[in-house]
Amino acid sequence: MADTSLHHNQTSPQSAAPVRARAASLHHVVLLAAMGAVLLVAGPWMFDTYLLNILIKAFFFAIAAITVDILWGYTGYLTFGQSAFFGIGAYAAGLTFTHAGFSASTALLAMGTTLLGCAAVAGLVGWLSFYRGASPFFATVISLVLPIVLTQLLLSGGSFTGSSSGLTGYPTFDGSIEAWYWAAGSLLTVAGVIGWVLVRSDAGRMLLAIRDNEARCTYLGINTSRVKTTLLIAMGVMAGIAGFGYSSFSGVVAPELTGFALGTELIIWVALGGRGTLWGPLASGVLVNVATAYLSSSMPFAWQLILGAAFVVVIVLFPQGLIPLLLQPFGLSRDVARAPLLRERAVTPGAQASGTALRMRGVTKNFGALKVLRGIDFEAQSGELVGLIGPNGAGKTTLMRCMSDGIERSGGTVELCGIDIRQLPPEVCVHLGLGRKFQNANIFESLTVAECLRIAGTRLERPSLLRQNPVLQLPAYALHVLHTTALDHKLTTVARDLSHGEQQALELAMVLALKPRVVLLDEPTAGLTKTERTQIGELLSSLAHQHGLCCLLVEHDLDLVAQISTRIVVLHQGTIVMQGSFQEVVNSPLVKTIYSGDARPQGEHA
Ligand SMILES: Nc1ncnc2c1ncn2[C@@H]1O[C@H](COP(=O)(O)OP(=O)(O)OP(=O)(O)O)[C@@H](O)[C@H]1O
Repeated sequence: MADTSLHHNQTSPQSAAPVRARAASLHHVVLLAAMGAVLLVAGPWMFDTYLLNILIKAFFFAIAAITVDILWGYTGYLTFGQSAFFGIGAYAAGLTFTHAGFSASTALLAMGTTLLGCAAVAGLVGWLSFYRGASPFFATVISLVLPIVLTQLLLSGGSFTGSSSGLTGYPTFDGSIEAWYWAAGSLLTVAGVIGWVLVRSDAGRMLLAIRDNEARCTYLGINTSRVKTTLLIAMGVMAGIAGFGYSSFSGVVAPELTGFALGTELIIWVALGGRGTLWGPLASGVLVNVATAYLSSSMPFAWQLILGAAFVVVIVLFPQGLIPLLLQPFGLSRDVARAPLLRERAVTPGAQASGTALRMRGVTKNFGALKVLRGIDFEAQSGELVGLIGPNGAGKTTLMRCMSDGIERSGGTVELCGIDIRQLPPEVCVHLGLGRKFQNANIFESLTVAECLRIAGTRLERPSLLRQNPVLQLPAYALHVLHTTALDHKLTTVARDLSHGEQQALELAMVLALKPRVVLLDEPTAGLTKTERTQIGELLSSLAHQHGLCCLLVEHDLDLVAQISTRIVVLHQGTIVMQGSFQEVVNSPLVKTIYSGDARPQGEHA
């Protein structure tokens, strides 16, 4: 189908305010960047040598704070381990220059060791932390263990690592304090710009999606473990380069640079500055380090106490951080979204295949001694809309889980579009043609409608690391959902601000953006008004009958099921007790008995 422009709401009168806000926000960003550039260029003439010395070190620490913000603030991975990567970079320089002397080749060797060492350790930590089923808590514990282990290794390194005293006085780059200031400031600027471009890009929005709702990401076909591991490697390398710079400048390395105390301080700076803002942690990293340098000698214990108390106060009272709070009046704390141009995504020939879309043979599911599914045999064809009904606790949701995640079932086989899903995870099942809509609206609350839909299209279009695509392509039926529910006029609305019905419609559009062949819908009309239920019913009907999708609908609204289903399947106590047309099912004495609560599954009758 041709790419037809269907809608462009940037020209509508309602879009004038966001355009003005965007212009004002851009104006303030340019002003702030100009001030930063002046400080960076003119710093050596404005500050004395002591302050320059402190600022150079603070710039390197601020780079590490940026990496923590991208991992924690944007992706939701609370890590105490970024100090370890900072330390690897610092010790790569310190050890190489101490034992091999300083030259262009040893500097290259030290930098190569930093890059490879950080990438390898981050890859290992990612593999350990983000395997399938690992909890966020487990990942945080691993991040805590990493700096502890690394510090112990350094302490047991004897004269090679300098043990608890570290290494001092090694030869290093011969630069003036001004040159170091500009070099460190430029590195911080580069790190900030890379981070800024990344988090504003379409790929950066995926990090927020993982933070908001990782389960939904996997059901959109996104391998979140791979994304997080790749990100950890990139951020580990960035922190390592900062550590390399720090030890090359200071001529000192000590185990404290790898320790979890520094890892915790990085978290404090990010929280104080405003996590998920990038420039907040950057500014906080610099300011806290400067303040520490001046105040820690006059009040060594009180200063740490003040920092700790400030952290607690900010977490409790101002979770968005102090710097966004200070800059709120200038409109710098919010990112004004731009509405993309909606286009229809062409359907590739053969995508609407016919035949058996879903096949289950002898599927069982046990929770300990509880047998929830007892040998389910079931088939559904493309173009069919099957209503799955049964009393509460019959096993309907469990059956859907077994269809969409290979490790859910206890026995039997499931085939999606002719392919056995074996033990495959949901993100791979999605690539086989599965789309699943959950009972409660399962969306990304902090993203806009357009961003949610963009993330949903990741399977078909790799998101850019550099920019926001001004065009959003969706299959015709997903666009139909947006038009019918008027969500196409709310593309820049944040998902959490939508009504319950709009959130349900958004999730349906996200599932359809995958171009699925089998759509599982768990009570899609729960909590909707009569009009919304009718709208969704018509949409589902057209999905199956016009677009040839295989839809399996779990629904308690029997009127709706009667109107749109081509076949009804009745599940009771984990067994399919009947299937047929709606009339056959409602007239069945067995079904009447089941719904009156007086039936036992087949095989249990005397
Ligand atoms: N994780 C679990 N651990 C133990 N038992 C479970 C678990 N999940 C579901 N069950 C049990 O499995 C049975 C079937 O649950 P399921 O949610 O699949 O039923 P359902 O037909 O979807 O019910 P409803 O219509 O109320 O949503 C119930 O008895 C439930 O208590």
